[in-house]
Amino acid sequence: MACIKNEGDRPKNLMVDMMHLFSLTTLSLQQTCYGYFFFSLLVFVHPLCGKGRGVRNWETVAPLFDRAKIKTKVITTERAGHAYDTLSSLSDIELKTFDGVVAVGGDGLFNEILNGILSSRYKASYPPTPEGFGYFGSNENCEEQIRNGLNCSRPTPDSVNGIFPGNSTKCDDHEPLLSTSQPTGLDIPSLNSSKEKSIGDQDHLVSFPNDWFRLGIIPSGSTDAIVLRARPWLELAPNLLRLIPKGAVKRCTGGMVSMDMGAPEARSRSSGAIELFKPIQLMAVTTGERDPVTSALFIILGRRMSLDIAQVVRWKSSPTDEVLPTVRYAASFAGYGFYGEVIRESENYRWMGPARYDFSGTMVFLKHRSYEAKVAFLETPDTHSLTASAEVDVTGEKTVRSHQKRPRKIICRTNCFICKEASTSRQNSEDEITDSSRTIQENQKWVWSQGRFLSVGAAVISCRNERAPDGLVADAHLSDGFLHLLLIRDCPLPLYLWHLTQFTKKGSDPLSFKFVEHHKTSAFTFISSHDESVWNLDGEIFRACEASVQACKGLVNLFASGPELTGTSIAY
Ligand SMILES: Nc1ncnc2c1ncn2[C@@H]1O[C@H](COP(=O)(O)OP(=O)(O)OP(=O)(O)O)[C@@H](O)[C@H]1O
Repeated sequence: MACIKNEGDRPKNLMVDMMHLFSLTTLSLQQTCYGYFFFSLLVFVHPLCGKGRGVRNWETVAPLFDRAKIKTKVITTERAGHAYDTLSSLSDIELKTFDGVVAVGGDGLFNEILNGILSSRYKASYPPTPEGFGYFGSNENCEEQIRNGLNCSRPTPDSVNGIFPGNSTKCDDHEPLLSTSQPTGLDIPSLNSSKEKSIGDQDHLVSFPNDWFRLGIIPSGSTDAIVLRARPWLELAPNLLRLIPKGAVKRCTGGMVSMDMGAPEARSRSSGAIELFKPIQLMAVTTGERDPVTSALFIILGRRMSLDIAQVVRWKSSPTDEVLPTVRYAASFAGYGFYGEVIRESENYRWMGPARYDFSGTMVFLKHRSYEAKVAFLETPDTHSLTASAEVDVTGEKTVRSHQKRPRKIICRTNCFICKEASTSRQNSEDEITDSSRTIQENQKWVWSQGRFLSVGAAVISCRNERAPDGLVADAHLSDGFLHLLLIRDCPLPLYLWHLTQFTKKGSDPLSFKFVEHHKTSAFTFISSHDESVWNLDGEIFRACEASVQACKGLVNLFASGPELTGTSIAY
């Protein structure tokens, strides 16, 4: 017990404290019974994250790992891209000496680790694309070539690495995952990667998904190091709302909002209540806590839960570029428009520190830019559109117009039966799943949506946190194999603000606005002719004007057990 210091950082939460107590007892037992058993972890510590919190947090939790006799190989990152380089260049034999990789940092470091591990090891096909999309034909060719033994459609290490400027034909200066040829800093004397090649044994290959390898986070990012980077300016929201003419916003029935220059409620509703969205800290969603000690205990206890990952394939960076498929993975969120602009803008103000997000967020919000784009998403009978209304028919394939009553929301939590069902179906049809991404099943169809969007976002998980208590999508599940596509159509700025502020209120329904489309889908394709199209993948910049995204069901395992939520798991 004495090894848990830093009491001040721990949440004042009885359940968590009890868990600590229980876990320490288990630790002692583990020591007594399995003193000679070694669990081995590769740990990356980001020394600069959260104003140095990474190092402090690791110093706090390291004694727990020692006490549990868990072997740790610790690498303190020296630059952006260090963790990615290390993991992508690690041989599978070397990777197999570890039971998992732990990030002591923010979402940025975790995303780097995720990409470093999956880049050359996940061998699935690219996401499916709709008929009429430029690369549809090439998919067909690839199917043909797969049958002939030429596996052209699958991302190869080269094509995957193409996303990283060091390996790409085109340098993308602002993308943070800089692959360099600098030494990785990993020294595992007992292993020799050249041996692996000569052995050539399939048993040594690490592929995903698998049952044993796990990723962990000891959350240490800056308080603002959250995926959407959209939060702090909304603290200014009360002031912004005051700019709106008195009574400009009137609430209509059904949660819809319309402009009415006579209603007095706008100001009274806004006062003090609008402190929006500091969405997504992965840990907050997967364990319910952002406490380093709690996270360390989840790791030590060997908790495991699987997590869907979004595979994002960029076909083109800008409309004039050549097609060069490049792949990235995101664990929580991929967003375009507002979301991408905020992090791009914030790069210009790095010298401000975390305050840059306040500043750039405000600037981007006030610019109120919208983007012409086309989005096609896969709709199945199980993933009917959850949108309140979407009026624009574009291609004639199908108009989204779903006024049906929104279904009950079933919230994901520990031992979630929806995720369990998905996991069982995955295990039953592992082979099928591998290639199902390319095969459009009979009951699936592509639905197009086109127009001017303020943002296009895909939430893999709920993205819940202390400021957005229900997250972006309250009923998103951690491993059900679906993405939640959010299309925010151009609308007057006050309405957009009103929509955003709904995220701060538990039990509100921010997705019920007329200008919001919400689709649960397994894959979508995005096309924009905008020259400087920027995505935000887990808080990292990714340039893409044409991209396809798919949910990879349960692709990785986390040291976590799902959110321990209080209250009902069904929301209405
Ligand atoms: N030693 C390092 N020096 C500089 N950058 C690093 C280093 N190690 C990792 N990085 C990069 O820093 C970025 C941010 O990391 P992370 O999200 O973990 O921390 P953070 O404090 O939350 O950062 P931010 O507030 O900038 O988001 C990541 O893209 C990561 O690749």
